Amino acid sequence: MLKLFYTPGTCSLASHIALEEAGASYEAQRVDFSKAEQTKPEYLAVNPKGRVPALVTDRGTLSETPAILAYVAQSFPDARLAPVADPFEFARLQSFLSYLCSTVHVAHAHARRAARWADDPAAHEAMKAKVPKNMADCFALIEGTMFTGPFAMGETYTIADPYLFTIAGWLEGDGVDPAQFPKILAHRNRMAERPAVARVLEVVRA
Ligand SMILES: N[C@@H](CCC(=O)N[C@@H](CS)C(=O)NCC(=O)O)C(=O)O
Repeated sequence: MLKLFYTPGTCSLASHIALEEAGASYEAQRVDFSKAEQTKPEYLAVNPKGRVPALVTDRGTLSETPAILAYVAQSFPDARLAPVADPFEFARLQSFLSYLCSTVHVAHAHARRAARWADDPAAHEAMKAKVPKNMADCFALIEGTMFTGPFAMGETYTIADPYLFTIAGWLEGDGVDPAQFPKILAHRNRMAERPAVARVLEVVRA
């Protein structure tokens, strides 16, 4: 059975929701950051990066959200979570996932884990100060050009939706008023109404 390692409040929420939307049979195992479990040998044996999410499959462990999302979509084709048969549309979806992972998530991450991003406290403070503007810039681009709605990729629900929902959930904590982005805010509210999302949130908030 698939096993997802997750931590509440993190990007692992996207993979968790995708598994639930896919109707996958999986086990969810919490990694407690407050006990630094992600740095313990037991977890590093699962994911040497010391990060969540990690998805254990019968062929090995996957990390990196876009890869896990694509794996879920391709493993459960009946759930229709990605246009896997259309090279252009699938590439367009991967482009959206890559932007969220490589740019938006990284803009958010600069607010955290000082030692990883900057050598001294002053440099880290300077990075943190830029987080609201960097996040707002990313979401302005998504709202203005990338997001056509009602779903992230247009008319059809895909694996980009739980990922966008997850990252848009960080806006307030990153000092950004989501009301600036009405399309993203409406998407976030719609996603929160999905039964799969409610089931996952009940687990991660327990
Ligand atoms: N590019 C990775 C990022 C993974 C990542 O940064 N995960 C964070 C939570 S959102 C984490 O595990 N942080 C723990 C740490 O940095 O110690 C992905 O998309 O999965």
